[in-house]
Amino acid sequence: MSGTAMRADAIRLRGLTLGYDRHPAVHHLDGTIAPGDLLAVVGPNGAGKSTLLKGIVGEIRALDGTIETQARPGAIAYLPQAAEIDRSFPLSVLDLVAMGLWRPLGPWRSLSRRRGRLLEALSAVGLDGFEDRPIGTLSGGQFQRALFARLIVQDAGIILLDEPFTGIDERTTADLLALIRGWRAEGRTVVAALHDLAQVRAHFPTTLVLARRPIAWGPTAEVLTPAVLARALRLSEAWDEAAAICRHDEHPARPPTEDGPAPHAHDHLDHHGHDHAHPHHGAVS
Ligand SMILES: Nc1ncnc2c1ncn2[C@@H]1O[C@H](COP(=O)(O)OP(=O)(O)OP(=O)(O)O)[C@@H](O)[C@H]1O
Repeated sequence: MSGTAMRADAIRLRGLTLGYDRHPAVHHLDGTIAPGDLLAVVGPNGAGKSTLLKGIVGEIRALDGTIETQARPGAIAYLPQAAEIDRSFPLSVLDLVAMGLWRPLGPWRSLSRRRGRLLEALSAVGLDGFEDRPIGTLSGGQFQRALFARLIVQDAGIILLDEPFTGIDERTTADLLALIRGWRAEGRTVVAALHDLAQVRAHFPTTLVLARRPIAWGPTAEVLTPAVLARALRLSEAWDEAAAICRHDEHPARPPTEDGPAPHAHDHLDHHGHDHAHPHHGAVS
C-alpha cells in the first residue's frame, strides 16, 4: 500500500442492465458511486449484488446502459466470493499475494526485488511467517487475510469486495474492517456486498439496497429501514427469472447523483412486482 492519499475516480452507472445469456440479473441501475465512498450493497439472495460487482470490474459486459469510470485497467481490485476461489492450486501464500502485482509487472517478472513489499502486506494482515505455507493449508480466516494482503499490494483506487466476511471469525472480521477503514482514509473507494445489516450500520456510511434493481441508495441510516427491506424482499421474490431486457426509458427513476443521493428512489413497482405498473416488456435488439 502506498500510504499516500489516493484520488479514486467516480463510478457512474447509467441505465445499467447486467445479466447472463441475455436475461437480466439486475437492471435500471442509475447513480454514482462517489470517489472515496465506503458503500455497502445489500439485498436478498440472488438480488444481483455479485453481478453488479462483476459488471464494475469488467468480468461481465453490460446488456444495456453503461458503467463509466476514468479508472485505468488495474485500478479496480476485486475480491470474489470465497466459493469462487480455487484453493487446491499449489501456490504458496507469497505466490498468492504476489498475484496482486501481475498487472503492473506481468506474470513472469522477478518478484525478488518486491519481496519486502509482499512481506509487509502479509504483516499488515497478521500473517507474519506464513509466506511459504501452501494456501491449501490455511484456515478460512487466514486465507481471507492472505487475499486482503493481495489487495494491499494491488494498490488500487477502487476496491470491490464480494461478501468478504461470510464464514469468517469475529477477530479476523474486525481486523479486516480496520484495513478497510484505512483504505477509505487513504481516499480509496470501497464497495462491499454484505449480508450482515448490523455490520453495515456500524461500518458503512452509504448503502445501496438491491432487489434486481435499486430499491434505495443513500446514507445508511436513512436507507436501511424496515419498509425498504420488506420491499426489497417482496420485489426479489416476485422476479421473473425468464424476463428479457427492458427498454431503458421504461423506468424514469430519480437516481443518486453527485448533487445528492436519492435514498427513496423508485417509489413505483414494475412489471416484476405485484401491481404490474409497467406491462410492456420490450426486448432490446
Ligand atoms: N454465471 C451465471 N449464469 C447465469 N445466471 C447467473 C450467473 N451468476 C448469477 N446468475 C443469476 O443472476 C442472479 C443474480 O445473482 P447474484 O449472484 O448476482 O446475486 P447476489 O445478490 O450476489 O446473491 P447472493 O447473496 O446469494 O450471493 C441470480 O438469479 C443468479 O442465479
